[in-house]
Amino acid sequence: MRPAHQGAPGLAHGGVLATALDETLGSLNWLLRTIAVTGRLETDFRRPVPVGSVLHLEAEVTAVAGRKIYSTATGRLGGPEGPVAVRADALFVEVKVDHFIDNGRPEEIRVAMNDPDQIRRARAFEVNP
Ligand SMILES: CCCCCCCC/C=C\CCCCCCCC(=O)SCCNC(=O)CCNC(=O)[C@H](O)C(C)(C)COP(=O)(O)OP(=O)(O)OC[C@H]1O[C@@H](n2cnc3c(N)ncnc32)[C@H](O)[C@@H]1OP(=O)(O)O
Repeated sequence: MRPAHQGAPGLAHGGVLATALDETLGSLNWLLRTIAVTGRLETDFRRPVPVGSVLHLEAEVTAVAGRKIYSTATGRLGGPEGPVAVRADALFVEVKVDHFIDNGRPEEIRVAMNDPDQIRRARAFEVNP
């Protein structure tokens, strides 16, 4: 946790912690080779997280039902054996690439389409789902 992540003096902001949990959970969808967006994110803040501390994040998929992916994440202070500071339960919903094309701003969509890495990633889903 860096000074830029501060909310209350010397402590990480809850929204930043929720973002870290969301990002960790979201990366599970890459492993599933599924394009999905966060539908629901329920966060428990169990201990304050000091600026300057290391938050060790871990996440796992707990169930998949049709387009719905249920997952859970835990953030521990200091390392993998540290006390639990934050945790979250999430529901991600699988979407088509069109979700971003239809809803995103045209400028950023154009930039993404001109980024060879982005196209390779999107095509990988289409070719090898
Ligand atoms: C060449 C191409 C170049 C283009 C580049 C693109 C490449 C992209 C590649 C990779 C991108 C990776 C992306 C990372 C994303 C990062 C993570 C975020 O920040 S996500 C942002 C925050 N989240 C949102 O903005 C979601 C906003 N919400 C929605 O869009 C919709 O509500 C959505 C898609 C979540 C669901 O809408 P529906 O119309 O598709 O489907 P319905 O029928 O409503 O829901 C499906 C099932 O899920 C349940 N559900 C949905 N939301 C729920 C909720 N909040 N709680 C409980 N259940 C929920 C429903 O009850 C339904 O369940 P039942 O099938 O009936 O059993």
